[in-house]
Amino acid sequence: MTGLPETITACLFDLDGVLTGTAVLHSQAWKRTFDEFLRARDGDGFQEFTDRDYATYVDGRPRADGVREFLRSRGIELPEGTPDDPPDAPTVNGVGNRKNELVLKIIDENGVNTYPGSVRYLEAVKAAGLRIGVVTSSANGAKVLDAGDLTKYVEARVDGLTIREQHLKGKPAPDSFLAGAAALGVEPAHAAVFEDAQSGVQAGKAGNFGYVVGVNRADQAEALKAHGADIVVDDLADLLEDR
Ligand SMILES: O=P(O)(O)OC[C@H]1O[C@@H](O)[C@H](O)[C@@H](O)[C@@H]1O
Repeated sequence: MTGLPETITACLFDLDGVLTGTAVLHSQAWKRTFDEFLRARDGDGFQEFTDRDYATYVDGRPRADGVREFLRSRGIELPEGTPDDPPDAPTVNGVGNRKNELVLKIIDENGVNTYPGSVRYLEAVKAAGLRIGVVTSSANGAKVLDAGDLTKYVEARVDGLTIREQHLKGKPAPDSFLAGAAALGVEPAHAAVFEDAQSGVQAGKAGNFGYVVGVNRADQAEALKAHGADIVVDDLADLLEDR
């Protein structure tokens, strides 16, 4: 019915790019932020932030981790700062908060769209009596769930704020998914992870979850498999028998 092994009793969904179309919005806001940062630093001949940079260093990771990992890949180190740094602070957190201003503006102006196949899948999972959790690195998780009218499905949420407060390691470490399974009271072996990011499927694999579903939104099916997905689908509805 849900296309999952019979041993699975809970589903842990990533949010941006799995349930909602907000992954695109994040990647565009990161590109604008990093390109402006690099132009200010290196002048007009700067080396642009690419889709590959996003997939490798930023996608799926908590905000500050994404900034740190990408800048490190370019040999740049900034002071860490703190999460409440202003957006113009020359720190890892400042750069991240600059990007967050853009994201919040776009969400406020345009709202959040959900994938119809994902909503159908949530309904099917609920009807099948499986537990539902959302595990996202985004500190905007609650806002995005509300804007997409998805909060009603979610029994447990681990988001970027939880990760910060509980000092969890971000994806690709398995900690946030393990916290999601614990919040639902299920063993990782009985939970399925749904992820569109390479770092996310890697986290599912590292946590020995019962099933890791890669969701291919950015033409990276092979990379999702290589990072630990048991199966890769283009849309969650592909898992339903009556699609
Ligand atoms: O900056 P936020 O909203 O806390 O989100 C952190 C990360 O959350 C993830 O869900 C996205 O895949 C990343 O692109 C994003 O950077």
